[in-house]
Amino acid sequence: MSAMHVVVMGVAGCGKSAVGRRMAAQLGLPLIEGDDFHPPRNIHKMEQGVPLTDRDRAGWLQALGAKLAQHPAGAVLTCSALKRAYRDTLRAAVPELRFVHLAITPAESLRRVAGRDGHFYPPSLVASQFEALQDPAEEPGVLALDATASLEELALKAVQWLKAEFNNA
Ligand SMILES: Nc1ncnc2c1ncn2[C@@H]1O[C@H](COP(=O)(O)OP(=O)(O)OP(=O)(O)O)[C@@H](O)[C@H]1O
Ligand SMILES: O=C(O)[C@H](O)[C@@H](O)[C@H](O)[C@H](O)CO
Repeated sequence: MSAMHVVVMGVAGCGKSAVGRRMAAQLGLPLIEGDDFHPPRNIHKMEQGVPLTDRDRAGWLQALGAKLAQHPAGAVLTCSALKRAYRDTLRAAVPELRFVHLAITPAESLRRVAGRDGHFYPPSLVASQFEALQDPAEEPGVLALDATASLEELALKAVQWLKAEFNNA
């Protein structure tokens, strides 16, 4: 099987972790949880209800690119990757990088984030995620899915698409 690197992206609450976990299991690839690599400063900012800036995210994105490159056989990365420049930073780290965008409305994102217990991310920051989001639809190597489908369906569609993209169907 050829190397398969994929980022599961989107705003807070879109299901990156839940879908990414299923995809990694089905593909037999390691899962890299992007949120685990935010420096403590970034987590503290978000907990305080302050949106991250490009500068806050720059080192984190570099670290995530390096993490992807540490898995030459492939990996699934969960990362918000909200802006084109952020995605390009990740693309520069590994060739043939694909993105699965879990697209969601602000209302549904807010509902999910508000209903999530024990997570550092506050509902007050959801609006800022949509302000930052640059839709990746026109970029190459991107699959957009309606994030309100079932987790099983989302993972299945993403895995089928990736296998076709990498000629492993
Ligand atoms: N397709 C879905 N159908 C129903 N519930 C979902 C779906 N996707 C995610 N959820 C639920 O919504 C909440 C947010 O999901 P999750 O934490 O995976 O999103 P995320 O914010 O993108 O990930 P993370 O913040 O951990 O990077 C969780 O409670 C999850 O179980
Ligand atoms: O770039 C960002 O603003 C962050 O990565 C957020 O998207 C959150 O960490 C995540 O989604 C938590 O739910």
